[in-house]
Amino acid sequence: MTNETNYILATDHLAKKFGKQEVLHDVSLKIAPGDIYGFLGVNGAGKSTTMKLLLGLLQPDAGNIEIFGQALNTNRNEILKQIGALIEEPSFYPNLTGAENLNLIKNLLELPAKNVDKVLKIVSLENAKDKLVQNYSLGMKQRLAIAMALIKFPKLLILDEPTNGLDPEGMHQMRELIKSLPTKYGITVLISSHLLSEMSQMAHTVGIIKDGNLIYQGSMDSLTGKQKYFLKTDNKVIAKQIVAKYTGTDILESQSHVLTFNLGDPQLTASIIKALVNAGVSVYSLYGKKKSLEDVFLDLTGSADR
Ligand SMILES: Nc1ncnc2c1ncn2[C@@H]1O[C@H](COP(=O)(O)OP(=O)(O)OP(=O)(O)O)[C@@H](O)[C@H]1O
Repeated sequence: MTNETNYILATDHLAKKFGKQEVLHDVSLKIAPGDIYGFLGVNGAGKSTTMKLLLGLLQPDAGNIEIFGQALNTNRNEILKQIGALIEEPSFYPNLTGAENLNLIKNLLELPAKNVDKVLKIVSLENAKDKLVQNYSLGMKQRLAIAMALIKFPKLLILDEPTNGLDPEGMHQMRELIKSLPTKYGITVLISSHLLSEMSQMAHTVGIIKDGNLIYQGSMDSLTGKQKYFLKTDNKVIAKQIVAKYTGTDILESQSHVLTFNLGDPQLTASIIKALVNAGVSVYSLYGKKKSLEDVFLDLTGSADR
């Protein structure tokens, strides 16, 4: 595999079976340095399995993995030294404080003492560092888990559903923390989630996995770029013909008197209204709404999976 564009992580047609069950069929991720890459899919789509392959915790049946420009199967130890990860439930010593838990890892990895205070600050736990972890809220525990993954200041951070189970405030704090990592510390982030709206507030690039296949990979902006429009008229048949002229086949549905369609260029709405009026059609309303990721997922997969 050649890594022509200097991706920090690139996989090439990864496949993985568990017994007879083919869990991953064809997953080629491309992650650029400094990105927040959102890995989206419903429960069971294959996100955790992919992440375990990236960390060498599982072996692929087919395909290659290249991280930091090196093949994972031949440079595993060297690569893993520069990756921080939170994949399964984090494990802490509940009867120790946050700082004590971090100190244990710092000693194990032979890191400088100052790293503990630095990561406590990044995850906003400086004021709770001397509290026993058993008294931490779920959000604080998740942030401590991120601090553990960050303590070696890795080049790449891999997080499997870190917002799972958090309340809105906890989610907000986690989101702000993750958003700060590439810009402030030069850390690239790969984060998985089944929450599409959550991801749209954080990720610059998105990979969407469904039944073990990557069905979309690209910028978040181009994924949500087209607006969804709703047009209400007194003549749906003519309206549909006119709208089709401007949208091609991008008419999503037509229910009672309302047509729903995608339009890339908002300026075209003026032309559509003019054409409708010229054809004697009464326009009751035409308005656009930026597509949510849920809409996008529906467009891509034809199902309302989230
Ligand atoms: N060790 C294993 N042995 C057998 N089957 C497994 C194993 N790990 C995962 N699977 C199966 O592989 C499929 C994909 O699981 P995976 O955990 O990768 O999905 P996911 O997208 O991360 O979903 P979730 O968010 O629920 O973890 C599921 O059908 C799961 O039951």
